[in-house]
Amino acid sequence: MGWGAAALMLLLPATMFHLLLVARSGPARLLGLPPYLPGPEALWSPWALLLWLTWLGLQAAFYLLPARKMAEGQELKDKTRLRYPINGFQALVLTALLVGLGVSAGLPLGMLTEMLLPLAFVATLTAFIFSLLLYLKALIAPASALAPGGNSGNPIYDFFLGRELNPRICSFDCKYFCELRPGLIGWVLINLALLVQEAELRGSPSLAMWLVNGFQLLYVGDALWYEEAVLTTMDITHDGFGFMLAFGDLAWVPFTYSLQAQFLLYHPQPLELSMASVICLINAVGYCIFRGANSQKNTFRKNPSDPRVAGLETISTATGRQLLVSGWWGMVRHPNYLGDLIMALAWSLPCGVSHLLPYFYLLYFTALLVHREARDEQQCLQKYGLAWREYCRRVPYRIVPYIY
Ligand SMILES: NC(=O)C1=CN([C@@H]2O[C@H](COP(=O)(O)OP(=O)(O)OC[C@H]3O[C@@H](n4cnc5c(N)ncnc54)[C@H](OP(=O)(O)O)[C@@H]3O)[C@@H](O)[C@H]2O)C=CC1
Ligand SMILES: CC(C)=CCC[C@@H](C)[C@H]1CC=C2C3=C(CC[C@@]21C)[C@@]1(C)CC[C@H](O)C(C)(C)[C@@H]1CC3
Repeated sequence: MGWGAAALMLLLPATMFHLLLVARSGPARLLGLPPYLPGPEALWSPWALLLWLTWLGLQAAFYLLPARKMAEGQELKDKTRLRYPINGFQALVLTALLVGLGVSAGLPLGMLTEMLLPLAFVATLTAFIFSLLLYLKALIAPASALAPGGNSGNPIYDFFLGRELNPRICSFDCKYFCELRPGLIGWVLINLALLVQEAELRGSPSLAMWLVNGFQLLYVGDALWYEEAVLTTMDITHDGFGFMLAFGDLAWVPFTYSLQAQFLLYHPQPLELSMASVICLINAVGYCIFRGANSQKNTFRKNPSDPRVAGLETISTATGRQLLVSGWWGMVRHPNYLGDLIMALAWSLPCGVSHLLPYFYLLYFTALLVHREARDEQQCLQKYGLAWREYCRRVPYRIVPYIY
């Protein structure tokens, strides 16, 4: 158990650095060796540290600004509910305004692309230090504040999965903040810097770069617009906050999810308008399924008699909650994952089919969602018992109709 966690703690950062190095190399081989191993001078930069800490501070300040709404989380073990500010979209807009002001005042945004390696390094370092502090904090937390997993007694495993469910400093919720702000907004900022750098190098950004930037901005904008929905995901309601999520949120998301744009900067790809239109259509289909499914479930969970969902067929469960068996949730058991995967395909297609590297996200994401689906299935079976079995009988496919 501890060995597996230790191996992942080495493997995940190593994979991220591998991807960053390979994306800028000529052959860009996902499975090949990196072109060189970076020395300390390529990884460490005090400027990168300063920039990273400023970024975290700025996002934390935006988080603390008055919110348009305070939302309540799920009921906790001690029957209380935490309150969360809903101002993530506001943070995105304020960041965009600040960056826009900076660029018009001559800020060389494209230079950020030269700092990706040292930035990824300080983000990883921060994730390690942060997880260590979280682990220590959990030692004095009451038992009711601990997550169901991550408390095995094996320190490495617990450090990796995270012991405390909702670590907070006063009202500042560390996990909720990290899940949506610095990493997701950082991802679109890195994409934008890559677009600006491409324009500086080649006169204008390529169509492929526009598409990747547009699609991923839509995804991040959507996540922040529907921020409240993250409160019902298993990351918030079930998983502890440890190295896996801290590294995932702070380093993995911004530096590997921007891989397609990184690839395009160093490997420009021609893209015809007709092909671009097909790719936009694929993204639109994926987005409609993803958003339609997530909104349908959220509306239903909030108010089952809402006219938008009241006509849907349901199964009653012993808990008093119901399960949808028609609409999106009658097509497969995880229609939102299907939509997300279709979008992931649309993000890679602008990079052409000559390299496997830009498809890394699609491959990794498929593995993540298949594993996540199995975990969710297990939890739902525990929660709903026979009613869940009935749902599986009526909706036999998990993610892809007639295939899986
Ligand atoms: N880009 C990325 O890296 C990642 C993106 N995601 C995305 O995040 C989103 C949220 O995913 P996730 O939190 O995993 O899971 P879901 O949003 O799919 O939530 C699963 C929960 O939904 C409820 N549910 C399941 N079936 C039904 C039904 N038929 N009727 C009503 N409720 C049902 C159950 O909870 P209950 O009954 O308690 O309400 C179940 O535990 C997804 O769109 C996913 O694609 C996720 C991970 C990574
Ligand atoms: C390999 C590794 C380090 C894995 C850690 C997993 C995390 C990267 C992901 C776990 C769940 C996530 C979610 C999103 C981003 C990736 C992580 C943190 C998410 C914020 C992306 C945007 C979506 O709209 C979302 C808000 C539904 C989603 C929530 C889950």
